[in-house]
Amino acid sequence: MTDLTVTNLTVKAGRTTLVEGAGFSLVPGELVALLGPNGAGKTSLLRAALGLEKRDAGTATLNGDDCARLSPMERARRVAYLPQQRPLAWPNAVRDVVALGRYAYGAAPGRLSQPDADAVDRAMETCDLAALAHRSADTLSGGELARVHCARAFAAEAPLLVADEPVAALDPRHQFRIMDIIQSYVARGGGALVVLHDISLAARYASRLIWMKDGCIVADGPPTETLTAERLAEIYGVRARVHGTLVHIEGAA
Ligand SMILES: Nc1ncnc2c1ncn2[C@@H]1O[C@H](COP(=O)(O)OP(=O)(O)OP(=O)(O)O)[C@@H](O)[C@H]1O
Repeated sequence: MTDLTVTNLTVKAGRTTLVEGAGFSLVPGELVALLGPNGAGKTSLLRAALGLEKRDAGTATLNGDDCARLSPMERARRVAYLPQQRPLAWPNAVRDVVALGRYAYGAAPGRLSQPDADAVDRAMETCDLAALAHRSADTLSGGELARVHCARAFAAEAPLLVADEPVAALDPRHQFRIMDIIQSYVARGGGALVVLHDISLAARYASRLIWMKDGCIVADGPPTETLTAERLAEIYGVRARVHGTLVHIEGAA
């Protein structure tokens, strides 16, 4: 079983500490939301955890292997990463864009092996893209493009998914749609770590919430244990009412 395990991770940029002493794990079968205000260090934590940026202390392993030492292809076979900064769109057919996700297996659009083609088809089906297969990706709406990005990540058929704000700028229906797709990936045995800014959405879908503030993880546990009005005040500086996993934010504290 693939696991991403991070211990005591510290990331600095010059003299500024972006992440300090962070630890968490991700295993298949769980959908974990990473929460925290803008600038809390979520992206820095994820990138260093995956070995995409240097760390200044701590360890980060995938299946026991140091993430920083994995080749890009080896890493891509173990974890699919959907970055926050995504290309706006490519002027290529949707299916070819999804096929980019087979990079982990050395594939390129236009020369897909049968297993590659099958994996692309499965990812397209999961993300409901069959009708758009031949459309140029730069003609899609934001919601459609978000599904293409997801399908590209899923095409690698990696056991873990790390997605940095996959529902940013989507309307509520499309947010649910993307989260449903991620949830079905988890139900099929994947493990997902997803950065979200919508606390209600996180509480609705995630089995665990990791809360971050000022570069530190301040709580990690199920919504029923970690989602409280006090925590929302501490982390986001807002007044809120919490009933189970329902959240009503009343305003700034
Ligand atoms: N290379 C860098 N040099 C200096 N500061 C940096 C660098 N990279 C990130 N930062 C700063 O570190 C802090 C954390 O950034 P990061 O992108 O990790 O936060 P985030 O929690 O993902 O934020 P958001 O929710 O807005 O995406 C921010 O204040 C950012 O400006």
